[in-house]
Formats: sequence, structure tokens, C-alpha cells
Amino acid sequence: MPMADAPTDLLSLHGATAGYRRRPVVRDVDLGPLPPASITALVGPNGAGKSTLLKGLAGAMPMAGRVMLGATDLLALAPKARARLVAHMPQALPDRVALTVLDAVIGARRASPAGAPTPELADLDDTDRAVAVLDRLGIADLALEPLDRLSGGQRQMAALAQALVRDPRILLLDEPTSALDLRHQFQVMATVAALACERGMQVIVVLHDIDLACRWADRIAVLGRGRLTAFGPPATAITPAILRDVWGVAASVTPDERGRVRVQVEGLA
Ligand SMILES: Nc1ncnc2c1ncn2[C@@H]1O[C@H](COP(=O)(O)OP(=O)(O)OP(=O)(O)O)[C@@H](O)[C@H]1O
Repeated sequence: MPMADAPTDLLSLHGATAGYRRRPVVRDVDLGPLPPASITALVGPNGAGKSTLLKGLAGAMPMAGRVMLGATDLLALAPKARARLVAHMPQALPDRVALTVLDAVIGARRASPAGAPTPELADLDDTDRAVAVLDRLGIADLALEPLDRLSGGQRQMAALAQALVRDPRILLLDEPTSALDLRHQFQVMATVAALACERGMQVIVVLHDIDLACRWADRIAVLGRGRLTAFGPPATAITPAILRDVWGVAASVTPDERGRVRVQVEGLA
């Protein structure tokens, strides 16, 4: 259920540009407005610049342009202030860390606490919050396991818990389901969707699985060679023409019995 005093600020990118050694990889991206309690899937081919865009939004690398949350330009905020609003789960996860899952999640909470207060968690201390997040993700049984003894999928779930425990206003997830089995893919996307709604979060999630993106996202942003190529509801953004032009595949796009878009790749275009 949405919060009574749910955030109302829209998120929008204006001319967002980022790159490496003066080589722009993401160029002039205008995206939004994205309302609170929404999921935007960022899709596109390998090397299109999806991770770079997320890193720029998270403050992990410089970005030019404007990223407005309501009247606030996130790019103009000091790193600490931006970190209170934005949590980023990167694609590459640290794997040689001997902390337990619980300690890692508590550490993430303490490193950058509370952007958006969550009423039902307001009285919990950091440990209780960490336990609540692990429970919500269905991985409370991993709490005392050292991170460096987890499977790839378990580590991905722990990294997601580290991002969620910070109560961000904006949650940036870079391929959060790439190592997960079908059950955990569903659990992660369902939990993220429920939390987006409860907390009024704006979620931007990079996914390669277009069907998963169409199933869970309110909006799809297609990035091709660093530029925004399509943006809108799944049925608008994912078309045979876009799949051909951006991914180079011949594919059919059909609604399933619930009206959701399903993509079937027939061959290379
Ligand atoms: N640290 C880096 N230094 C220099 N170039 C980089 C660096 N990281 C990424 N790039 C380049 O930037 C471009 C975009 O990379 P990015 O990781 O953002 O793409 P992506 O869309 O996330 O790809 P994928 O789907 O394969 O994860 C690629 O050409 C890549 O080689």
C-alpha cells in the first residue's frame, strides 16, 4: 500500500552525458519524467552504456547534464547528500569479502542511512532493519554466512539487500537477476515492485531479459549506442523495428493472454 505521505517528486534526466577518458559513452539522454513508485527497465545491447548511465546517476563517475528529482538537481548535490537519496547495486560485486551477510547489510545501512523514512521500520535499529530486509528477500537463512562462501546468485541477493537497507528514494539496479534461478528472479522483482510501491521509490533496473522487463516495468528505456532510442510503456518501446534496429535481431512481439508483451527472436536481422 502506498505511504500516506508518499513522495511526489518526479525524476527526469536532461542531456545526461557520461564517459571514460573524454570519450562520451552515454550521450544527451533525456529520460522521464518518472513518477515515484515506478519501475523503469533500462535495456539495450552489450556495450550500449547502460552500466555507465547508472554509474553516472549514482555518482560513481562524473556525469554532465541535469538529473532533477523535483526541483533538486542530483548532479549538483554533495556526494553524501546524493548518497542519501540514491542507492546503486553495481553489476560487478565484491567477492573476496569475509564479512557475514548480516554485517555487510548493517555496514551498508551505516555507511549511508535513510533517504526516505519508512514508517513501519522507523523504530527498528540498524540490525533489525538488516534482518527485516533479508527476511523480505527470503534470505534470512544466509544472515550468518560469510559473503565469500556464497554462490553467485546468493551474493547477488545479498548485494540487493545492501541497496534496499538504505531506504533510497531512487534505486539503481544493474542486472540484479542475471545469476538467479527462476524462483529467485520472481522473488527479487516482486519484492522490488512491492517496495517501490510501499516506499514511493523510483527504480531504474538494467535487464537483458526483455520478457522480464516487460513483465515488471511500467516503462522501458531502450539505450542503443549511448543514446535513448525508445521510451514508454512496454508495448510502445519494444517493437519488431526497435529489436531489429537496436539489437540486430528479427523478432516477433505479441501480447500474451494478460496483454503483456512477449518477444520471440526468430533470427538475426
Ligand atoms: N572503465 C572503463 N573504461 C573505459 N571504457 C569503459 C569502461 N567501462 C565501460 N567502458 C566502455 O563503455 C562502453 C559502455 O559500457 P557499459 O558497461 O556501460 O555497457 P552496458 O550497456 O552496461 O553493457 P553490458 O550489457 O555488456 O553490461 C563500452 O564500449 C565499454 O567498453
